[in-house]
Amino acid sequence: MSDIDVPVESPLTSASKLLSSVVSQLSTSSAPSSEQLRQLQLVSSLLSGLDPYLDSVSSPAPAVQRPLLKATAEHDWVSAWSRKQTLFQLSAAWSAGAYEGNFVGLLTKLTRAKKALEIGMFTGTTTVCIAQHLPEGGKVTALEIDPYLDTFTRPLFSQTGLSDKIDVKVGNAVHHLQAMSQNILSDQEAYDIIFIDADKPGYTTYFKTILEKGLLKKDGLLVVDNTLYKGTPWTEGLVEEEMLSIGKENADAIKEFNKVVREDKRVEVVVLPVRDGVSLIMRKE
Ligand SMILES: C[S@@+](CC[C@H](N)C(=O)[O-])C[C@H]1O[C@@H](n2cnc3c(N)ncnc32)[C@H](O)[C@@H]1O
Repeated sequence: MSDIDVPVESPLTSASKLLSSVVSQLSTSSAPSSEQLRQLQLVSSLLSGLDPYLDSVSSPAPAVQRPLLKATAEHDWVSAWSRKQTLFQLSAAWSAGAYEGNFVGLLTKLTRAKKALEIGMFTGTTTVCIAQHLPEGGKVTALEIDPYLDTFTRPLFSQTGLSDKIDVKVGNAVHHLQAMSQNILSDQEAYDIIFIDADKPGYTTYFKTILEKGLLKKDGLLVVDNTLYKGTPWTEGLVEEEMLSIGKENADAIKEFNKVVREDKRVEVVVLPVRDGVSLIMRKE
């Protein structure tokens, strides 16, 4: 909290208060009491129930996203990886899903975006949420390093009737951003909204390239996923917890990214606790 802010009250603060109470009680007793166990169960319910509750009271997956979600969930990613068809060991969990797809779709609509860019497409479940809110003649360019995913999504995009609004560019996003910036000669040609959701160690480079090469319009919106990376930016020791399988390189990259963004005077940023953290960054100048 900064010196001019107000106290926060959220599901996480409720969980935190209960947990502090249990921790202080446990530090003076040899075994958990029924009261301590009850409070621990409440904490567990607060933490594990939030995301399913948000899903249950938010709009369901839009019709255009359903075939992509289904194909993503049903695909045998393990076999594709063992046959060396994919660049990474992909899994359905890499999709941002319905809730976040709707969130990015809504932002596309609210900003009245005509030109959108997604860095890290995976199976296109968010790409279609963006595309469906673009006006006639609007386009979302989706950058994806794995050619397997281009082949995977092509017939699905066609099934949704949104192919004309989607332009997939296969290859390393850094190279594409450099090349695409050559075609942006004025602010008019820049993107209205950009969604970054690719390799975490690349985030700072994507951010700097986007601003330095003028890829985002003035007052344009940059949406960045996973900026609270599993809680690692503010909780030491999570990376060492084997059961959590958290990569140190990703955790360090996100911590550094958040610092870089906060210190950059060209932007305004609000980091939201949406799923694994979503930063909304607006270009001011
Ligand atoms: C978390 S997934 C993206 C999920 C997707 N945006 C969604 O909303 O469902 C990350 C994707 O970034 C891609 N990726 C990783 N490194 C990349 C790079 N250097 N350039 C472009 N894409 C990359 C991966 O292949 C993967 O498909």
